[in-house]
Formats: sequence, structure tokens, C-alpha cells
Amino acid sequence: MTDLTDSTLLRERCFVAGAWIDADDGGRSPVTNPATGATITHVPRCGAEETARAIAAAEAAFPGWRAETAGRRAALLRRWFELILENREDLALLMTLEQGKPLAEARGEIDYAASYVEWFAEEAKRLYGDVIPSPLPDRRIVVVKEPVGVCAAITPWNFPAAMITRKAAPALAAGCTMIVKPAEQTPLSALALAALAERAGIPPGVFSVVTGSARQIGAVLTASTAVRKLTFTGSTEVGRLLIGQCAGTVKRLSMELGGNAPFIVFDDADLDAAVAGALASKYRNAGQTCVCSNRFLVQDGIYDRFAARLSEAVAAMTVGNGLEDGVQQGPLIDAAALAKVEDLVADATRSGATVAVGGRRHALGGTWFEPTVLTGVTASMRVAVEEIFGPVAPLIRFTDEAEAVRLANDSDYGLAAYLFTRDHARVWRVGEALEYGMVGINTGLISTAVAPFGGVKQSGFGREGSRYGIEDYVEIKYLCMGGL
Ligand SMILES: NC(=O)C1=CN([C@@H]2O[C@H](COP(=O)(O)OP(=O)(O)OC[C@H]3O[C@@H](n4cnc5c(N)ncnc54)[C@H](OP(=O)(O)O)[C@@H]3O)[C@@H](O)[C@H]2O)C=CC1
Ligand SMILES: O=C(O)CCCC(=O)O
Repeated sequence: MTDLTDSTLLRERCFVAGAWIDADDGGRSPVTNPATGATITHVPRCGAEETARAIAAAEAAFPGWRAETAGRRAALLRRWFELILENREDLALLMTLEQGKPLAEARGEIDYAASYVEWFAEEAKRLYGDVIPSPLPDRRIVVVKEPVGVCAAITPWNFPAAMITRKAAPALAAGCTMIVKPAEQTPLSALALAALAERAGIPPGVFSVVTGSARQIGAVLTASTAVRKLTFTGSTEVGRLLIGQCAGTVKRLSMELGGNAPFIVFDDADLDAAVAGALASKYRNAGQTCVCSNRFLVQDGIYDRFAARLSEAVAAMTVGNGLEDGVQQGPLIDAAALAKVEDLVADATRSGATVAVGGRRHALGGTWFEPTVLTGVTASMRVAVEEIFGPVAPLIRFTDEAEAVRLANDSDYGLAAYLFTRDHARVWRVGEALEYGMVGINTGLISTAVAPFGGVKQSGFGREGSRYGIEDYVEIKYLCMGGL
């Protein structure tokens, strides 16, 4: 880890109540580099007691933080944003080491993570209320927005920095305090962000990071009456469990869960743009993104040309350790992820799909899987139904627009969808018919801090980013002013 310019960004303790702590019982968990299998370091394996203290600190810090002016909160967030960018290289290096994504993508994620902090530092100053025309002459009806209170965030390993800032920045901007439990695989990015939040002057208890047992920490966060909101990004399975656990205390919830994004290519699409969009959407982060295209619906007339061009581009991708120059795809996060991807490809080929390119574990060994294109896939194969979370593009053939829309909507998920066509009327028809929270039209990249990110159906609820994102962290209070 000597490669870090600022070695103090490698934190091996949790950040609770403004202090860097070990687990009460001294327990520690290893953090592993998925590219080498080597242990990078260890972090505390905290449980119920440490989590309870983080909640108490967040509760104690809340009155002071909400009482700060929006301008003051904005200034502190702005400083956090600047520090994230000033330490971009170190943060990206830590991310590649613990997560495996190529360094260029890790740098991109740090910029993306910082952009949420910048955006919500600005939005902090625009949390307007409302005055509603009164039906009675002696009354005034006023609406104010107040912070929800203490918030908890449980975040995944695929975007170890951005999934934290897009929750923490709107929460802090609105005047809430927050406790984050990062994924077991990627605590170092979270702890480095906490170190920079401390450096920015964000007061003790306002932002804490607790690493350790998901089950124990989650149980305390969800059962606590002091925690007023839980925001989660991760699998639908765990999301469902957490929704159930929060029922007892009737918490506010934001759930950003799994996806099964259709990528629809119509006969009249610009083939170059569709292939470029497919590469960007499918192979980003080795396919480990909830908005990655999961199934390609390709119309008869363009199917063979699209398959050939995509396969050619995919065959040319450079796979390797994300720290090496020019690498476009790193390893999968762990052995379980590799086994799942391998199983889905095997199931598809057994059911009649053909491997156009890739299809196997990579010769590098470890948890690398070859960038893959499958042709002859049908909508009922598991690879088209389940979230792949790997670098596999299954190509399904369709005949007309109605069939494309039917296939696209035939899913329990509803996060992102993509469509490629030159027909403007079809853009509107299909864009409106898709039961998804986000639709990319002639583009494979939709993520930006200024747009609302989120899904429908079993992909969850709530929106992150944009001017809507801060609304998830405020309560609306109605003041009825009588006696005038
Ligand atoms: N929507 C998305 O962005 C993501 C989707 N996924 C999907 O989920 C699949 C499995 O990935 P996985 O990492 O297991 O995702 P999980 O949903 O299990 O993990 C996401 C977060 O939830 C935490 N968590 C897990 N179980 C509990 C629990 N009982 N109580 C509280 N917190 C809990 C994890 O902690 P810990 O790491 O300590 O277990 C992690 O911080 C992927 O293959 C993919 O299909 C995964 C990640 C992100
Ligand atoms: O997989 C996720 O949940 C992270 C989405 C990354 C993005 O914002 O594009």
C-alpha cells in the first residue's frame, strides 16, 4: 500500500462518533484483492454494540446538524467534494485493489461519487417549502420541509464510493445524520471517504461508518426507533428482508435493488451506436452493475449484423489486473460470482444457445470470466430471466415492436432499459410503454448525478440524484396558521 500518496487514507478502523475505533471484541475481517487473492489489510468486525453507539452518536449530533444553516452544511459538503477530487488517485487505487475494476473506471467512479456531493451541496440551499392558497380568510397554509432524522445506509461492493455519496450527500444536505454499513468486500473506500469527511470538518456523529457483520449491524439499524430511515442498494433478496425488518418501526425506505435491463435494437438502429452502447452498458464493471444490460432483444433484420459486430468488439477486449494499463475488464468480485456466471452460461448452452465469443473462465484463472456473447438465446432461459452480474451478453431475436415491448416488460424487475432506433415516433411509443424507472434512448450510459436514478416493480422505490434525490431525506410538515 506504499503506492498511496497519502497513506493515512488507508484506514483499518471504523469511524464512529468522530473517533476511529476497533471492534469491542478486537475481531477483524480480511479485505482481499480479487485480482490476486492477496489480503490487503483487515478491518474491524463490529456488531450490535458498536452499531448502537453509532446510532446514539448520530442521534446526539442531529439537533446541531439540522440547526446549521443550509449554507453552512453546503460549505462543508463542498469541502468534502474538493477533498475527494484532490485525493482522486489514492481513492481510485484503493477501489481497484479491493474491488477489481480497471483503474480508469475507478477514477471515473471517484469523479461520479464526488459529483453527488457537489450536486447536493448545491441542492442544500434550494430545499424550498410552499405556501398554499387558503380556503379560509383567517388561515394561512404553510408547508416546510424538515430532515427525516437519523438515517442508515447499507451499500454494495460494485460501486464502493458512489453508492455511499449518493445516499450520504442528500441526507447530510437535508440536515440528516447517517450511519453507513459498507459491503464486506469493499470497506476501504468507505473508510477513506469517512477520513475525508472528517478532514472536511463534518462534525462528529454526523457521518459514521461501521464495518462488520451484516446480519448483526443490519438487525440493530432496522430495529432502532432512533433510526428513521433506511436506504439500501443491493440484491432484491436482501432488500425484501430489510423491508420486512423495518416494518416493526415503520421506517422511511429507499430501495435500489436488482435489475434485468433489456437492450432493444430495432432494424432501423444506427448499428455503430448500438454496438458502442452495448459495450458501454454491458461490460462496464465486468457486467456487475444493476443497470447493465442483462438481455439484448434484437430485431430479425439486424440480428446477424449486430451479433457479428458485437462479437468482434468483445473478442478484442483486454482482460487483466485493473492496475495494468489498457485493461478493460477486471476479475469478478469473488468465487461465488464466478460460479453463478458460469452456471448461467452452461444452462443457456445446454438449452440451445451458442457461444459466439468467450463463454468460459479466463485463462488468467482467479475469478476472471471471458467477455462473452451468446446467440440463439430465448426469453425463458435463466440467463435472460436472472440478474447475471457478469460480462455475458445474451442475444434474443424478435420480430416486431409489440413483441419487443412484451418481452422487455416480462420481468419482475423494472430498473433500466435501453432502446436503439432512428424512428422518433417509436422512441416515444416504446419509451412510454416500457415499465422501467430509467430508459436510455440511443445511448448505453444513463448515469449522472443530475438525473433521478431508481426503479419500479421489484427493482425498488425512491430516487437518488437530481433535485428529486433530496426529497427522500425530508419530511413534509404542514403548518396551519390560524387566528389571523
Ligand atoms: N442493485 C445492485 O446494485 C446490486 C445488486 N446485487 C445483486 O445481488 C447479487 C448478490 O450480491 P451480494 O453482494 O450478495 O448482494 P447483497 O444484497 O447481499 O449485499 C448488499 C449489501 O447488503 C448487505 N447485507 C447482506 N445481507 C444482509 C442482512 N441480512 N442484513 C443487512 N445487510 C445485509 C451486504 O453486507 P455484506 O457485504 O457484509 O454481506 C452489503 O452491504 C449480485 O450477484 C447481484 O445480482 C449485488 C450488489 C449490488
Ligand atoms: O449497480 C448499482 O446499483 C450501481 C449503479 C451505478 C450507476 O449509478 O450507474
